[in-house]
Amino acid sequence: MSSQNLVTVTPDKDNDEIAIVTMQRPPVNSLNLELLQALSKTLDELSTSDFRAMVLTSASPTVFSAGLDIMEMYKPDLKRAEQFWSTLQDVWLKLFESNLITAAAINGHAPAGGCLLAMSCEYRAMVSGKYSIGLNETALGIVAPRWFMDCMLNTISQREAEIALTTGKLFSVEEALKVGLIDETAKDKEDAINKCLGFIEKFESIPPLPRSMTKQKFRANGVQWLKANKQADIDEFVHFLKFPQVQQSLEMYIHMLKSKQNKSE
Ligand SMILES: CCCCC/C=C\C/C=C\CC/C=C/CC(=O)SCCNC(=O)CCNC(=O)[C@H](O)C(C)(C)COP(=O)(O)OP(=O)(O)OC[C@H]1O[C@@H](n2cnc3c(N)ncnc32)[C@H](O)[C@@H]1OP(=O)(O)O
Repeated sequence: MSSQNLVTVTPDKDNDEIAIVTMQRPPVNSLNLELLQALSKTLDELSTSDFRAMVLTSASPTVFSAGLDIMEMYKPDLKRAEQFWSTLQDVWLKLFESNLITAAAINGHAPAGGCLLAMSCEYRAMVSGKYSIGLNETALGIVAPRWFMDCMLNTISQREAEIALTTGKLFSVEEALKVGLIDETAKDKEDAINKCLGFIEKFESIPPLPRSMTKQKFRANGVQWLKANKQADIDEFVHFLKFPQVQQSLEMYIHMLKSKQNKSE
């Protein structure tokens, strides 16, 4: 699939000021460099368009996004790994600070980087079912970057975030609702999108500029560190990838993901 098709933007059928932004990188929307570049370009285009709001969702029937593509980290080309991490940083900053009203219709699993994308939006509706959402990095033997943590702190309480991050917790839909990681549950993707549209409607009579400036002021603390430390953060990521133990863990994790599939066949 060409990178142009990895993300589609369609106006909502009843309101052409609202963009439905759909990630479609089968099977699980894992965030590789090309999907991140497509998201980054989309966010740039939306920022200068007539759209005033966006709903982020996925074309997969069961996965919102499986997070970062493990293959970008396993035996990486280091130049590409730098570009990968830098693009992830850009996507996060553009989405987290977007002038648009942003909502996520989470129509399936959203671990790690998938959870980051959802948390970067202002509102989350998640389809009920046996899905999970959370920053599970410690359970994988890695540490979530500081800005992933800051993003979670913008969503749930410091105490809930500390426990979730240290335990690498993947929340069920009900648990996520209880702690405020999601705002509402939905019966299916259409219902999740409708709930996002309901959230967006709240701003009908609010002038866009003071709205987005207020949002950005609220979010300024979270982005400050990354803006001041972008290159150091990239260097740390690339340095981490060079450790033989990290590569060994990745190999085992990839093996586990593949054998999980074989078992269910
Ligand atoms: C793990 C150690 C990482 C070490 C990193 C090193 C340095 C990094 C330093 C800092 C970075 C920290 C930030 C990390 C954030 C992240 O996002 S890491 C990624 C975390 N994501 C996950 O752990 C999710 C893994 N996937 C799943 O749990 C399940 O796939 C799912 C999302 C719940 C869906 O399940 P389902 O049953 O529907 O699908 P399958 O599991 O059968 O998967 C289908 C297919 O897709 C492949 N795949 C799944 N997830 C990923 C992924 N994240 N990257 C790449 N590929 C993925 C899976 O292997 C199957 O492939 P196939 O067998 O070839 O069909």
